[in-house]
Amino acid sequence: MNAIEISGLRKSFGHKQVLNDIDLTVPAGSVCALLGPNGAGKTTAVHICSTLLRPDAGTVRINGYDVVSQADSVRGAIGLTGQFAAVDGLLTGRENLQLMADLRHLPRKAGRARVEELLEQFDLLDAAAKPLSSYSGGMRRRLDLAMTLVGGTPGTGETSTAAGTSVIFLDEPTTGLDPRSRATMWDIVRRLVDDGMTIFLTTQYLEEADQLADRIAVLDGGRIVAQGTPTELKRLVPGGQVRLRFSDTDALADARRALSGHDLRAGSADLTLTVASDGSFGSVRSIVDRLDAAARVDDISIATPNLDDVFFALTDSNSTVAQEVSR
Ligand SMILES: Nc1ncnc2c1ncn2[C@@H]1O[C@H](COP(=O)(O)OP(=O)(O)OP(=O)(O)O)[C@@H](O)[C@H]1O
Repeated sequence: MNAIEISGLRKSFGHKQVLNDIDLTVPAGSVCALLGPNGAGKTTAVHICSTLLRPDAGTVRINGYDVVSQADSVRGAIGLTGQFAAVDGLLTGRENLQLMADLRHLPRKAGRARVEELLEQFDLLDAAAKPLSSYSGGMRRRLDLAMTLVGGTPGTGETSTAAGTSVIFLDEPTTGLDPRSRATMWDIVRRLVDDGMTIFLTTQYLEEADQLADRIAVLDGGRIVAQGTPTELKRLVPGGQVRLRFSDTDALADARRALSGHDLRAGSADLTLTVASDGSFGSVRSIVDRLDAAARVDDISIATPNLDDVFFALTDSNSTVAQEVSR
């Protein structure tokens, strides 16, 4: 079953068309990352999916519910981070969560149990009695995500029943966080997926999409310009390289001669050379064989395209990959 089904979605602000005929499906229990440059329309898409904005055309269904005609059912099924930015800084983390449990009309005892469970799940027990104003950015982000889940039924697995939150929208969940806080957030996201949640996240960190997402959709100029698994997207971009480093210019010149006929480029540092290669064993061996007798190599490394390469290739209108994909 699909948790999110977006079909023919369009949205303009004034004369500016922000989303232009978007189709996207996200299977239940998976993680989809929406990537795009600044202003691509990621937040707009998230706001439409979470009923905060109305689409101009097209349909969006969450767990089968239409975001326009069945908005209340959609709201009951989703969590959206970022919406509790105005939580009370004088209250403690525990009190903020308790406030949310009261707002959601959880019975007193069940509410308390849920709050403690979330504090533990989100690594906030030590800070639970401290005022929110003393929290770091990472702790605030975790509390924010915990607050979206207060309404769910306690106990792992049950949070993903139709009665509770089962689809979570994370709009740039780790922007501005240090690497350790980011890794903690990634662990939390993985645990939520293990519990059966569907995650739709926007991010400007390609590594985050690579780490977390089952599928990635790249949004550019109002359209989805490519989508697939991280591996499928990386295959769109040629550009594997064997990088060679030499101890002196003679060795470098010898290597250039030995590898004539290969696609060679000067490396980023002096005395380095990159050779185009698909990274396969055969390709690397042919390079090594040619160098073996001809030149002394100090260091060799193999680099395959990463998501950064894909992203830049797809969102640069001059790139041949972008032109081929949009055809
Ligand atoms: N309420 C609004 N009124 C007018 N224009 C808007 C409104 N909301 C967004 N926009 C415009 O729509 C475009 C897409 O904005 P959006 O915030 O969805 O992009 P984004 O991909 O999330 O960008 P970022 O990565 O910078 O957060 C931008 O050009 C923005 O200025």
